[in-house]
Amino acid sequence: MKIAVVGTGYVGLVTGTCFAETGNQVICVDIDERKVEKLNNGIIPIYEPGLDVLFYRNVEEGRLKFTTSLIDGIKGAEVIFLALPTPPGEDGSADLKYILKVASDLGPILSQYVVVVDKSTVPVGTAEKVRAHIAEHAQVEFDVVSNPEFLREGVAVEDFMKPDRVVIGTRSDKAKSVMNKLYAPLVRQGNPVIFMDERSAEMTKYAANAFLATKITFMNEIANLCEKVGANVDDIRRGIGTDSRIGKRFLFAGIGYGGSCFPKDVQALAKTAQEYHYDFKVLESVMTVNNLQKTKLLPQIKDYFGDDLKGKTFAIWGLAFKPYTDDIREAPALDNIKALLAEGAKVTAYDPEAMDNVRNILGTQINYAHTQYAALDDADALIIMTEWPLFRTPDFEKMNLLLKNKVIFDGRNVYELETMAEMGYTYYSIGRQAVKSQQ
Ligand SMILES: NC(=O)C1=CN([C@@H]2O[C@H](COP(=O)(O)OP(=O)(O)OC[C@H]3O[C@@H](n4cnc5c(N)ncnc54)[C@H](O)[C@@H]3O)[C@@H](O)[C@H]2O)C=CC1
Ligand SMILES: O=C(O)[C@H]1O[C@H](OP(=O)(O)OP(=O)(O)OC[C@H]2O[C@@H](n3ccc(=O)[nH]c3=O)[C@H](O)[C@@H]2O)[C@H](O)[C@@H](O)[C@@H]1O
Repeated sequence: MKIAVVGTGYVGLVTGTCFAETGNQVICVDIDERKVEKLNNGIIPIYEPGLDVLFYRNVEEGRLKFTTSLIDGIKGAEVIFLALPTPPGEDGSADLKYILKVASDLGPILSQYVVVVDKSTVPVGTAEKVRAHIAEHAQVEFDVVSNPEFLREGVAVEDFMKPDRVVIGTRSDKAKSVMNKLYAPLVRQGNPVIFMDERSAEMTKYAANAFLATKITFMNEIANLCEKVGANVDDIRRGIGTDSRIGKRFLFAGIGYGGSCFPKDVQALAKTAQEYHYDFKVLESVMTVNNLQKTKLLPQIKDYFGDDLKGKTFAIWGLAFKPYTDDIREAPALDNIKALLAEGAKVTAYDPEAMDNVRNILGTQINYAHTQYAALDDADALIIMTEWPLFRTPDFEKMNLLLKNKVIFDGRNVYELETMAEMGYTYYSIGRQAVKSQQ
């Protein structure tokens, strides 16, 4: 099948590459000339494990191409994916200007029946708006389908190639059969393609992200209570996660959810509720709790060092909003760095992938270390913000020589309390009792 993907960001690039891998002829379109030039020169602009192998194979075999020209990109395409940004507008609702601009541009240049697919996360009613914008100048028949994407950064290729489910919102039989044919190679595992109307598909995406954000936030509140009552949130997680009605995943307490999607999508769903005069109380609480959770370690740091952090140096391990990505959008590490700098403290940070992105934002306000150990040199304490596997089993002997104090503040519960106590560390984590060692 011939496919065009408009918007070659995270989702567009993964969508295009994976559909090329299943034998389709794919052209990705982006207005960012530098990005397209990079892609045409074989440079992948994002860090995503496993994407490179598929990308190079499909580029080499001529199934995956890139262009800045919408009219060239969509020529002969049976399906056009819109994988465009939907950032929060000033009032928190999803800003549809990118999607609707492309929809308007598409109208006059369509030359045969095509299925236009909303891959972006868009509020209820967007498919109708996209249809109206295209229809204004279209001379041919077309369908607009809502096909939200559920991939996670860091495991995006696996999520796309072996989806738990594919949600397709359309009432057109013609579009249904095109989408069925396209997804057939990806749902061989027996996982379902779920058809519904466009509005329900749009809502399904927000419900999924908001539910997962709520699940995490619930555990973060349980963690906060555990600290007060003397319980261990990791035991609670194991204790409830084994109940198949609850499930083991997305129960890890920490310093809050971040990333380019949960924060924006929870906010956008809350905005939709407001527009429809529905008081969605749970969502409002999720947002409030998550904002507080992000800088939860600060009082613990002050508990140890006292209120005055001026001149103290903190080593930070992990900047990305989660492991296996260089993405720092809404990363809790940034909130913590800003809070520490505001207190007059100094920060030396290390992350395996995200340092360039942080450097672009914070510049020389913090120091950047070449290795996790270099970050510890002369630091007063270590703070863990992202649970990269590299940080799980470090050389504690080496750490002891570098750190001024044997004290760790862990926002991701990377270490066992017993291990920390045995090694004589003072160790603060989330939802567990602090280990306070005499040094
Ligand atoms: N990043 C993720 O993990 C996931 C994102 N989503 C959703 O997918 C959508 C896209 O997200 P990302 O890929 O992260 O965005 P992104 O910001 O990484 O990429 C969007 C791309 O669209 C391009 N673009 C903007 N206007 C354009 C135009 N007129 N013509 C052609 N290209 C244009 C930009 O240059 C950029 O390369 C959002 O709605 C997001 O919520 C859904 C699931 C996962
Ligand atoms: O709409 C999107 O863009 C995507 O958003 C999330 O994917 P992603 O943002 O890549 O990352 P997640 O793995 O979901 O993690 C999000 C945040 O929650 C945090 N988290 C996750 C799980 C957990 O148990 N605890 C926890 O604090 C992570 O540290 C991270 O900050 C969803 O998981 C995807 O299904 C969805 O497609």
